[in-house]
Amino acid sequence: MSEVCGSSNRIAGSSFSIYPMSDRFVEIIKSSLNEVETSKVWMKTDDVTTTVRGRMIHVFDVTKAIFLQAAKTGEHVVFQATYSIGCPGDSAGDVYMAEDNLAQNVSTSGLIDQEVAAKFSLYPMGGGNYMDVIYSQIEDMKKRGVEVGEAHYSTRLDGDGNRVFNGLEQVFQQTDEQGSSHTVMTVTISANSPSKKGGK
Ligand SMILES: Cc1ncc(C[n+]2csc(CCO)c2C)c(N)n1
Repeated sequence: MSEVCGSSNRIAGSSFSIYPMSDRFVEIIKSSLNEVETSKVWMKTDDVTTTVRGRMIHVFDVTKAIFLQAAKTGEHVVFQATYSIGCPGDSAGDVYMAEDNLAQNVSTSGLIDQEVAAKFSLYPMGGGNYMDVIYSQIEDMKKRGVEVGEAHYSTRLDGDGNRVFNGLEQVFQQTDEQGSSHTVMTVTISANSPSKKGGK
């Protein structure tokens, strides 16, 4: 068991949903899922969520690209995701671990200039000093060009959508590399909200 969990061949995954606050929600969800290059991840969409599984780099590349495509419509869109890495893998997903390290949607996503407001919670499991891991990741996030704010049960992030996603990917990757045997991270991101920042 620990051989599989501790190997460098660790499959990552995300279960995520996008919620466009628009009469056009079906079209926005379907077209953002279709417009993104997803051949390097295992992917399944149902009536509640979409699940992607594969190498961490591609899981973040694909989820970032789908959210930014939906946000690009200008509609108020919310993205909710649970990211996980650790046991167990499965043969259908493990096939995708042979993919290379070239993210397929970076250039398209990089062109999308989108301000976002977000919150995330990190759950490093099985690694020992979990509060130290969380606090050090929050400190590192402050160096990544994103505004970081305190909140109960989560940490608030404000800034450019690409920077927020890239920062979250680094949080997740570093937590994994620092020895957490199973890590979960929940993320909520909002774009184009008519509400004022912080609810004022
Ligand atoms: C990323 C993502 N995947 C699936 C759903 C669930 N969903 C709700 S409405 C709709 C379109 C009509 O079938 C779908 C697929 C979601 N919201 N976001």
